[in-house]
Amino acid sequence: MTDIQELLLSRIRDVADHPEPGVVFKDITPLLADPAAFTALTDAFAEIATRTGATKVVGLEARGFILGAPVALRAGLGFIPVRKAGKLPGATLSQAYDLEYGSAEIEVHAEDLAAGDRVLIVDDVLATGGTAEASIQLIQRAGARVVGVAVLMELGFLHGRPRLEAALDGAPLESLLTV
Ligand SMILES: O=P(O)(O)OC[C@H]1O[C@H](OP(=O)(O)OP(=O)(O)O)[C@H](O)[C@@H]1O
Ligand SMILES: Nc1ncnc2[nH]cnc12
Repeated sequence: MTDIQELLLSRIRDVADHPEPGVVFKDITPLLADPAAFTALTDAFAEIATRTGATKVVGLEARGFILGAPVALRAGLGFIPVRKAGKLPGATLSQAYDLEYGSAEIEVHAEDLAAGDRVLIVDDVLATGGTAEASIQLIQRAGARVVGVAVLMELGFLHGRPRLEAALDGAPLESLLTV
């Protein structure tokens, strides 16, 4: 494990039985409170944005907003929010999905993405992959291309990576940490 991976891992707190029994919740608030760790994470994601030739960064509500916005600025790119249903005021595209604990629906402003856009999706945790898969579908339906998915932590035992393989169509899934 690299020094940066050790730093990031040390700032993620396991919370048993949240938000429901049996789930070990990966809490990133200690990482957000540590500027050295937050900067290291932002730099690592920004390098992925540059390497994949991304033209836009999409962040997934809510933790993907916190992580994705500084990545977009660091990489010199625009930031596009994918929000939970009912929050965006303009014309939207919607996608329903299941995640590790429950189900939800996400939306993007249709006008925010277009053919020719190369999107890096940023989020904190890849668990079952339901959220990431729905966001890939949403971005593709908006006419844009997903050039990568970047997550802080992948929960390997929930098999999100194989689930995303078809939707990614060769684009990389970059996880900084795998448990
Ligand atoms: O791979 P999956 O099983 O889909 O789970 C991963 C998603 O779950 C969490 O978001 P959540 O919907 O809890 O939203 P939040 O960031 O608003 O807490 C996390 O931030 C990912 O977006
Ligand atoms: N175990 C977990 N911890 C944090 N976020 C999650 N999203 C889905 N599963 C999660």
